[in-house]
Amino acid sequence: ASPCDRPVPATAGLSHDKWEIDPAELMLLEELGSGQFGVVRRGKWRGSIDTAVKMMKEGTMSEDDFIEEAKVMTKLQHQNLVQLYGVCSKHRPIYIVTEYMKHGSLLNYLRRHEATLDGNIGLLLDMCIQVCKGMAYLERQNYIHRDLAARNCLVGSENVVKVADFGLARYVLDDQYTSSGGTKFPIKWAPPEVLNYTRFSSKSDVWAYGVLMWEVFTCGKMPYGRLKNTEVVDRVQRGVILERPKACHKEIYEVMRKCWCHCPEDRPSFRALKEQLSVVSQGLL
Ligand SMILES: CNC(=O)Nc1cc(-c2cccc(-n3cnc4cc(C(C)(C)C)ccc4c3=O)c2C)cn(C)c1=O
Repeated sequence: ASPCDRPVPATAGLSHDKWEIDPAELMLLEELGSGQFGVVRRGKWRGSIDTAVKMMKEGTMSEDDFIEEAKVMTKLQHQNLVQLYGVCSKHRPIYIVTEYMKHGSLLNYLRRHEATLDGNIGLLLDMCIQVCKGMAYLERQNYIHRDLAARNCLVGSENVVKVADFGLARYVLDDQYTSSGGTKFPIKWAPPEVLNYTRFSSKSDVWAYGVLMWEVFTCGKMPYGRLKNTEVVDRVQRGVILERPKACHKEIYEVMRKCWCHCPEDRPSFRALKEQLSVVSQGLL
């Protein structure tokens, strides 16, 4: 669809940068939680548009670099990406204003609804396909997520699933998160080339997507259970992969396994994954 029919807020009154939002037009409501950058609250923009507002805690983000990147990010528009509406960057802390998703993170949704979701292969597969569509769009835009996982996807009404916080990992200042030896580095979602050389690509996003599929089909279990990061690194280097979840058909597990090929070039693209998963989905009907 053309950009003009997207709900991206028009240019703020004062500045002429369409990614700049006037804070006077934001009404901050309840706290939704806190993430890598601090507190996030629900907000109303111009009295009617539901938003989530990240209030960037000082020292958590390289702000100037991010504000520059925000111009690019507001242009990334897809029905399976959480839309960045804009930023309030004329004051501190800066605000990052995005679309609001009423059911919160996919990981919590899977855990809370395990009873109704478990065994509903069609619905679990549909959630995976929605994430794949959002990621295939980012792949086409040569945009790497760098921290794809169920915790970084969000659920809206009618089981809509969208990918959130794509590309933001580049602006985190906490080196416990950014360095692969850090306690917060997402080791369990990282392929060998990221563990060894922090070499991110759309194919490292594909590896993470395979782990996300495993999270979905286990209704939110922790990959590799309670194994320590060092033990997971050892297994991944040796080619040991996650076992097939009981609720997962062999043909769906085959797709996951392809995402975990040791060599990035042997992994399918998100475009190919989308084709393969829709064939499997039709086979289920
Ligand atoms: C009930 N509905 C809701 O709660 N909806 C929503 C909750 C959040 C929310 C709330 C608190 C914290 C975070 N959060 C979590 N992880 C993050 C991870 C990163 C990286 C860089 C580590 C990837 C960056 C920011 C965050 C972040 O802001 C989010 C996304 C965001 N949105 C858009 C909602 O619709």
